[in-house]
Amino acid sequence: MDKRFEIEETPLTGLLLVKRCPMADARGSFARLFCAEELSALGWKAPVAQINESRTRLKGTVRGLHYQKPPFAEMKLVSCIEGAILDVAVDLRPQSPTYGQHYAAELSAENAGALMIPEGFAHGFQALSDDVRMIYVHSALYAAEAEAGIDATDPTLSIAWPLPVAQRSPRDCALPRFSSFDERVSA
Ligand SMILES: Cc1cn([C@H]2C[C@H](O)[C@@H](COP(=O)(O)OP(=O)(O)O[C@H]3O[C@H](C)C(=O)[C@H](O)[C@H]3O)O2)c(=O)[nH]c1=O
Repeated sequence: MDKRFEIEETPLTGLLLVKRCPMADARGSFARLFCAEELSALGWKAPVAQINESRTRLKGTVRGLHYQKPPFAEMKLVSCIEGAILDVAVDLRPQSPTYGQHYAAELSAENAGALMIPEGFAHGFQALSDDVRMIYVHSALYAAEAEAGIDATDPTLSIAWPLPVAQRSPRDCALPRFSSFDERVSA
């Protein structure tokens, strides 16, 4: 099988940096956004439940940090297909030796980067350019009643957002701090 992705492990077990390997020709290029065969070998264990797109107009905007509580905890493959972001995943797995730690990576259309995020992580990003487009592959359906999150600007998390935070949703501004995170709600 021709590999369609370059995989890089991160310091947070199970969290993988996945770079698309576009196949170029005179017309342009073709890249796979998801591959059940290649990614199940790396830990993607569920059928694809939902694929979402988000567009972010303004550089500096922060979305997240979000996760879904069990039984709707989900894996996500988060890809940037337009513009550039700093993507962040926070380990909320109570038994994890890296509990409370985060990993950040610049993802962009240019570097064809994505993060494969296991269950038990909160996810968010900051737009580093205007007009960012993200594609999310989810292993669980959206469940509003299971939606939860942590304040992306919580100093306890020490996330070094590269730009001044230009815009957040009212919901994200009201998210609780990590100190009030209830371990019983993560996978
Ligand atoms: C996630 C989701 C949301 N929605 C509705 C709920 C809201 O009415 C609207 C926008 O949702 P939200 O403000 O949660 O969108 P983001 O702030 O971009 O959140 C997303 O981006 C962060 C960084 C993530 O990691 C999550 O995948 C996801 O929560 O779409 C749906 O209808 N289906 C869905 O699957």
